[in-house]
Amino acid sequence: MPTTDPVLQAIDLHKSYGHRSVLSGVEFELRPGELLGIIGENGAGKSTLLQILAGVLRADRGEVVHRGSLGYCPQRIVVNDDLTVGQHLRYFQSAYRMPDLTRAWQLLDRLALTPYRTIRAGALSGGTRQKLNLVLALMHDPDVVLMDEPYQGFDWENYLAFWQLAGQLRDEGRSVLVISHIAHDTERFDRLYRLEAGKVTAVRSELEVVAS
Ligand SMILES: Nc1ncnc2c1ncn2[C@@H]1O[C@H](COP(=O)(O)OP(=O)(O)OP(=O)(O)O)[C@@H](O)[C@H]1O
Repeated sequence: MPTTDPVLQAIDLHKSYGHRSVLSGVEFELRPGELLGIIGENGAGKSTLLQILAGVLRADRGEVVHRGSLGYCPQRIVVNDDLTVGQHLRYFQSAYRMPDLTRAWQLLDRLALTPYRTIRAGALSGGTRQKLNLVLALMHDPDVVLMDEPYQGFDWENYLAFWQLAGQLRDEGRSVLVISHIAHDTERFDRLYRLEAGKVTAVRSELEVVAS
């Protein structure tokens, strides 16, 4: 029987940079097979929160509990300018210990990246680099996907392709968390939280977001 236990839980997370408190008791859960959004103003602490959830930054206090594999698409693109798109895939194939690149090639195709296979990352446009960033986060088919403003720099067609992909991941049972400062994406999520004044609160309806 499928479990409804959360795949990821943030428990009383606190984080300060020097005297600046950014997170002060963040609590929420990500459930199996849901597309969850966390929105917040610039500087609200969204990237800080996601880095803590992904395990690349340590919280001052609190705990993150998760099960299954994680995929993390950071806001700051992590590609190496000297490697081609194809070389990135092979490098990450080895890091993820994947037997083949079938899924990675499919993702590349899905995001119209296939023609860039042999191009060095340093020669790609910002939006195209971001697409590569996304493929690298998703190519090992993680159970839990954490994405930080994943469509920045995308044109409209790719923006729609992103949401189609996110919806498909959810429909296949993956749990997807997207953080964004854009409130007009809100209807695309199953549930929505707002990060404000160091805490996360549930947004009950679209109207509440639009009205604020
Ligand atoms: N390494 C750091 N050292 C000091 N201050 C930091 C550091 N990283 C982030 N901050 C500060 O913490 C606050 C939250 O930053 P964060 O990047 O988490 O916000 P955000 O909600 O992701 O913002 P944006 O929407 O602009 O990406 C900001 O005031 C930022 O300047």
